[in-house]
Amino acid sequence: MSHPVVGIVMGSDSDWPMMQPAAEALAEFGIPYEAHVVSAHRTPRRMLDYAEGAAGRGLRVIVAGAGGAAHLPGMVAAATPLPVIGVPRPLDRLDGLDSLLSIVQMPAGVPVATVGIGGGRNAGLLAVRILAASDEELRGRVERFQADLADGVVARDLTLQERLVTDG
Ligand SMILES: Nc1c(C(=O)O)ncn1[C@@H]1O[C@H](COP(=O)(O)O)[C@@H](O)[C@H]1O
Repeated sequence: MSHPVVGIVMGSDSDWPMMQPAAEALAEFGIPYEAHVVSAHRTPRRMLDYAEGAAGRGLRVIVAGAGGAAHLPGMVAAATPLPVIGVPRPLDRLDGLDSLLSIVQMPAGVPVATVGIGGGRNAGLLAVRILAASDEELRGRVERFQADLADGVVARDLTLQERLVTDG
């Protein structure tokens, strides 16, 4: 695999099922990525080392997912100049509202682009769009992806119309 340009980090390996769709979205667009467990709470020095070294290692976007007291995305954003996308994980208690609020309401000056609760796939797609802003070829592929999405909606509408006729 060529040099990773997106860093996926998560507070625990138990977050991987939520973050895997981000990795899959990146893979769909052929974007090289890396994925690591890095916790602000459990491994604060490792988290700082990762965030401080990320840009120098060639990463251009970081996707950070965590649950509960989800301080990882904000702390990573505090220690890197790279754009950080936060993914709130729904845990059994509070359904992810705690994760969302821990990530989304950052103090001015330290932005985290927060996707919806459990929104790993959208986080990956947003990372693709950030890279595509300065890459015309990739932007073309994002446009084709959007056109395919739209075609899918039209096809589903056709199916619905046929069912309505059949069901009378
Ligand atoms: N929110 C954080 C941070 C952090 O923000 O630094 N580190 C771990 N965690 C979260 O704890 C949850 C439970 O973790 P375990 O499954 O390991 O007990 C995970 O969702 C993780 O992201």
